[in-house]
Amino acid sequence: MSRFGYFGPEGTFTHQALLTVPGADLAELTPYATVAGCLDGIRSGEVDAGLVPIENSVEGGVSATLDNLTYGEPLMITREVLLEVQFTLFVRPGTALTDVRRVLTHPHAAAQCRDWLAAHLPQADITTDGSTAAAAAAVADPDSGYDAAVCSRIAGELHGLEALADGIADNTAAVTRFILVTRPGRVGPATGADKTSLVLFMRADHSGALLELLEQFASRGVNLCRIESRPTKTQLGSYCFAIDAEGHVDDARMAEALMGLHRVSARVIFLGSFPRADSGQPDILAGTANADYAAAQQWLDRLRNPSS
Ligand SMILES: O=C(O)C(=O)Cc1ccccc1
Repeated sequence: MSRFGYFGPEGTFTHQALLTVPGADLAELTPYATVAGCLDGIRSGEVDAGLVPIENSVEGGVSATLDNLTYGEPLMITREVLLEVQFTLFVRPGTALTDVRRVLTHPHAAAQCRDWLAAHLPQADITTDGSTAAAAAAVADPDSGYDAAVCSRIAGELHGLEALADGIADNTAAVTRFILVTRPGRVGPATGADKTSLVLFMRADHSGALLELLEQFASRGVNLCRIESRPTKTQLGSYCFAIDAEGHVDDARMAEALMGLHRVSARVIFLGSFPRADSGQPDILAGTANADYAAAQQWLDRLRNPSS
């Protein structure tokens, strides 16, 4: 039986996303109170894989996840999961909206409900900590000092809370992307609709340095689906680039781009190639298919050795 960890406790959006992963229903599920705890649980072998949030269509990247994958001991992404998140304001039964003074939730939930909270609870103090489900658990305890939680319906109901307002996100179409992470190992097979995640460090800061990295993808017809700069934590103004590119390390154009990046970067962190959750097929430009690279290699081999 597999052992899956997740950013918990029970009832988080991450937990709900994990339940959509094939095999999760038969696996032993272990909640971790923090993203770092979950990733360390994978590293130590406490669990075989773990699901953590990585980005949201409204709020952007989850720095705790990105930075841990970049600066922590190596891990590999094997799958991504998309979940449309809906937020509800939950209180202890009997609490009215006018009684709500202190709200607790996850930072991304607070950010996604910022306008609603400002309009409907202008007097309330919003605290962000832990997860949305941990916030619901805290609110269920009358001694916690919190009157309301912004969380999922599942989390609120799990803790016997009462919903005061549903669908309170400022953008109701928000989607969160989660990643399933394992210890590094053999990359899964290419499916034809894959993504490769990388973190790139520039060799030196000079004009065109970022262009030099991006050119490695562009010249091989590799489309990017995400690029995010994160501080390298060495000095102000120094950044690395977290990139998701369309394709698999077994695709010739991706392999060539990776070799190019290896030549021109200070460091390339390969975080894995995995199937795209949206199954989006890449647009393969003329001359960049596996067969085109194989034909070019054969041609070169014959130039070098006509009898080959
Ligand atoms: O706190 C949770 O429930 C999580 O899983 C993290 C999160 C928070 C807000 C939106 C999506 C994921």
